[in-house]
Amino acid sequence: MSEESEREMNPAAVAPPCPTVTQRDQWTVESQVFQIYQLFATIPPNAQTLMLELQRDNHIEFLTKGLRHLSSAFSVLDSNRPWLCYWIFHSIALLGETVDDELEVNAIDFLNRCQMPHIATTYAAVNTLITLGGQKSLASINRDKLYGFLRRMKQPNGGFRMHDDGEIDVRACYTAISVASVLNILDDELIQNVGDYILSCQTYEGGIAGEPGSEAHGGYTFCGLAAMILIDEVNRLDLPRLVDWVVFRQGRECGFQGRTNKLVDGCYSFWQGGAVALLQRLYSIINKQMDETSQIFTISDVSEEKGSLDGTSSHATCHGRHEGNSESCSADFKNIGYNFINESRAQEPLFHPIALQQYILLCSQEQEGGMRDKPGKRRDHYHTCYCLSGLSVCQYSWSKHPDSPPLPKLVLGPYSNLLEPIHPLFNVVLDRYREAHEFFTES
Ligand SMILES: CC(C)=CCC/C(C)=C/CC/C(C)=C/COP(=O)(O)OP(=O)(O)O
Ligand SMILES: [Zn+2]
Repeated sequence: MSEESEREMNPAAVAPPCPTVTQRDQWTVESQVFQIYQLFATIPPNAQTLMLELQRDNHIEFLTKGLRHLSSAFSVLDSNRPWLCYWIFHSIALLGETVDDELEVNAIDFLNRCQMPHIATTYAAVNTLITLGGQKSLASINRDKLYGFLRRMKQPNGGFRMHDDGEIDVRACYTAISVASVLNILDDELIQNVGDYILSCQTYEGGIAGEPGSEAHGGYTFCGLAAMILIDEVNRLDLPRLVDWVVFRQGRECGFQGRTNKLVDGCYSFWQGGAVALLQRLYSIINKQMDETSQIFTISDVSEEKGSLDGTSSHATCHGRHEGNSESCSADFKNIGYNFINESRAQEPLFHPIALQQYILLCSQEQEGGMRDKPGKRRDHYHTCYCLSGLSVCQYSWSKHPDSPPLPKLVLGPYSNLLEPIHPLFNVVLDRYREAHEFFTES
């Protein structure tokens, strides 16, 4: 994702038609990355450990500087500020640090004055308030008003508009559903037809696009998959095809690209790495879909004509919540997010977490603090947030329980690199999520 589109994050634009990445662009990036890896391979082990060290103090300094700058202008209600708050506070929380009380109080006050005119901004504000945690922060969220806003943004085709007259896309679906789920206001009205809309965005490649007919992209794939899980309709997606698409987005550079034939970028460590972490907990559904597909292939040898007449296809059909009559669809959404992290998952990660940690630490990390898209690009808060989130996903990707500490060999570099675990559906630090879950279940 280029710097320009990151600035466009809110109001977030739909991925533009894929501009051509030339073979030369690809070689330039590959040679920069491989030079770093070659240098790394030739230096002594103690120097290697230093190179792989997460520069915690420098990251904190970069983040607090950004926060001070931001808080000096908290009176300005600019729509990107809640995003900056989220990227910075979430990064600080991932690093296991806190900020001083005054900054926290100012941030809570500021976020409450952002009157939720935009769903993605609302998501950033809510995730920040959850990250700050505590009674004052959580109680400051006006759930009734927010529910009314989400209902107003809801469209008959199942999607959500980002804001009045704004775009309808998969990001708006995810941010609406994520906020409603974590605040415990998700209901049948909000969910209605969301699954149909997201399903219509899964492309022939297997990934998910921003809108029907567009190109599959990592950012939207994470959003679509997470939203489908939260509304309990994930089994309607073609999951084997989705796995196939996403795992092949991790390339020779060891990091992920956002879409086919595009360049590696550190922020996809979370969008794609996070999607794989979600898929790792959907193992039994994926296996079931694969079994069904192989049965269809076997049967189709003898009943090809019948299949083409009655519309049977190998594409995943609905099961579970979406099957049967609508009464059985009145699911209890309250605990989907909570239960999800406790689901057993595939023993082995479906991507290469050590290789991804290598890309993040050696190619995205700036030694002076902050993270970037790729070597040669500038650090920024967006990449710092999503590179750290992706790093956390990698470190815990073998853990049986969501927050059981990983074995030292699974954390690349010194063990002090270990970050806090996140809840992969919401991208907030796990213990903050648990506090919010309890708070909004009881209140
Ligand atoms: C929760 C939330 C709001 C999620 C946002 C998800 C997300 C990152 C969407 C991508 C949007 C976009 C315009 C990508 C194209 O960038 P590009 O063409 O510059 O990048 P590329 O070359 O890597 O595709
Ligand atoms: Zn990026």
